[in-house]
Amino acid sequence: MGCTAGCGLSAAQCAASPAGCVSWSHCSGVVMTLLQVEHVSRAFGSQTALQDISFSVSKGDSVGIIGRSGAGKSTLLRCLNGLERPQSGRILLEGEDLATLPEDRLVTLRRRIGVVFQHFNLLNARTVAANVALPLEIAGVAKEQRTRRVAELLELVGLADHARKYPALLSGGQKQRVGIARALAANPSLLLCDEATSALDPETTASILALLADINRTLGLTIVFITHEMDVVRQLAHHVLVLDKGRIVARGTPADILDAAEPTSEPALPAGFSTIHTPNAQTVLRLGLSTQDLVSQLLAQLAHQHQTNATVLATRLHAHQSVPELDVLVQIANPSEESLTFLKNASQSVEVIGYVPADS
Ligand SMILES: Nc1ncnc2c1ncn2[C@@H]1O[C@H](COP(=O)(O)OP(=O)(O)OP(=O)(O)O)[C@@H](O)[C@H]1O
Repeated sequence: MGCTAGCGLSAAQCAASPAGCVSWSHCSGVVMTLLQVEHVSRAFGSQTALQDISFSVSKGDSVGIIGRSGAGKSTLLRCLNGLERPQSGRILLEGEDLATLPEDRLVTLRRRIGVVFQHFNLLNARTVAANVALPLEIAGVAKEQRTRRVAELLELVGLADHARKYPALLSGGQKQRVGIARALAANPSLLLCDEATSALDPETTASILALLADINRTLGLTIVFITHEMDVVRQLAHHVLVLDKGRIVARGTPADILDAAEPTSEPALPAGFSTIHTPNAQTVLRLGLSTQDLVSQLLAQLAHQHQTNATVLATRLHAHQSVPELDVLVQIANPSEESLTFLKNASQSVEVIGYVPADS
């Protein structure tokens, strides 16, 4: 019998696997959590970057973090890497809290985290092999062992013949392969990828994603990545978190998050709809929201704080600027300036699209 969570192993193998079941839910009670993020918040002055972020990542998982610009993705990744300390909350990597660990122990813990950067961050004065060897030199690994490990890693990323070249002679894709080999050098338990394919053309992107997926599958290495490209999520993620204004607003599998956001037909407009305002007509607004969960919350606040009742006419999910967004058409009688300002602050977008007779 196969693992009911779909991790690809039989139930017995899954139960015996040292990495545990790699599915979000588990079939055998042996899911091993690698990373546990609990109620993390971070602000810069009055600017909130992360607010009450909680999630966990199982060993062997691949988690994509998406969200529009300014949503908090980079801040979250920096917190996961121990470069940024949250003001509250815990970030447990294999049980040790990155948020509160003293600096000297943090440096050691960070060796368990490999990072792949958007712009590769290679040292141009070092050869490919010397770039990959750098984390091992810093960790004090003996030369002979370093040489062996670098050869192994270059083989893994398909650059065995390029060891003595300098970065300037490499293509973008090859540079990123060096970046990946370097990130893997110290045998990390977690690989963080910061827009790893954003600087690459589509063909090279596909080959780098295939390499990362292979590393995730064959080495069982846990990957957390941020991206603004939905294709990257589809190809690499087992699970997705959607951030908006520093909060997690949706989470699930790529199918849960993205397929629901495929364009469908425009929501049907109500009977009697017109773009011309007539006496006693009610206003039809299109609200852009990041998730369905916000609809009832928002309309309850509108009624409570502004004594304004809104009727939902239609909703439609679509992918807007690479992030799933929900269009909600609502009908409101005489919205006040204050209620419109409230909706503008609480939504991604607000647009008056027309009017309907009061009795429709
Ligand atoms: N060092 C900082 N000082 C002040 N504000 C910051 C700092 N870092 C991030 N912020 C603010 O925190 C919020 C989240 O920023 P962050 O860079 O994490 O978002 P992001 O989702 O990664 O955006 P992008 O996709 O554009 O990189 C933004 O409003 C940003 O202006």
